Amino acid sequence: MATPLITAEGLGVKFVRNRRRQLRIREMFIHRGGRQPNPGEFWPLRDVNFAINPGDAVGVIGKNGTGKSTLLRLIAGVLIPDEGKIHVSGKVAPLLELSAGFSNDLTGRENVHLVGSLHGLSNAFLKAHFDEIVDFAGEQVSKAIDTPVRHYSSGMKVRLGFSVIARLSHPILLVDEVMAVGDAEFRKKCYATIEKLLAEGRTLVLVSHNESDLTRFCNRGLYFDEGKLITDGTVREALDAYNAVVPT
Ligand SMILES: Nc1ncnc2c1ncn2[C@@H]1O[C@H](COP(=O)(O)OP(=O)(O)OP(=O)(O)O)[C@@H](O)[C@H]1O
Repeated sequence: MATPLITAEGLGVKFVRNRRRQLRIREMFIHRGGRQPNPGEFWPLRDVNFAINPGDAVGVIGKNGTGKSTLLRLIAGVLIPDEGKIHVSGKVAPLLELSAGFSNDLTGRENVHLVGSLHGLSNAFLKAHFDEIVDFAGEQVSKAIDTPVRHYSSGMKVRLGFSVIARLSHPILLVDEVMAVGDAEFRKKCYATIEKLLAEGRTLVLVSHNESDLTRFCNRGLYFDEGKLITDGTVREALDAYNAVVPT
């Protein structure tokens, strides 16, 4: 049996709603005796257990706000669990929140170098592949490559971000709704890239609300509801469990 690349054991993370709310003076006196549980606390994910093997393509399915993106952030290591463990053996290429990764005051060209080097791509690699990266992002981005990305549309930033991150040779690919952001032409390029990366044996974890994307790429499905893993099976089984409660 293969050694899993990603394992979650009793995984849980806790968030606080209304974190910025100040305690009123009266409440400060009431809470003086010790830390009371914060009434805004909630668990977007709790007691989650699964194992993902090399080469698996896993669709993460569920209603809005059921912890899917939170799970990807835990796998990417940008969130630390409050309970249990997430073990990831291998580097992760995060195709998540792509437009957020840029520095708005820098040009597209400068951001390609910044984001690329933050993810471990060498200067020599970025120089050698710069034209391909920009071509992939499309004509609009090509024309604006020496303009600060502050002036880019969110779609342009996502295209350029995808273009850089898709160059990483990391074995684990996390994809969160990237395909929903772009136009039809960009979606086609995304599909072709993800298919190529899967054919190379990468492991994919894909968050999507699009059934045809899920069945196209994934052999497995994890269906979450209210932060709990309800179904861990084939992508069809997970979609059926989801559709049974949310009619299409
Ligand atoms: N940093 C945060 N602080 C507090 N609450 C948060 C934070 N990030 C997410 N949440 C909340 O945690 C819950 C799970 O969010 P998450 O983004 O993981 O859901 P999701 O399943 O990906 O939703 P969607 O399908 O809408 O993308 C939601 O209620 C969300 O409002």
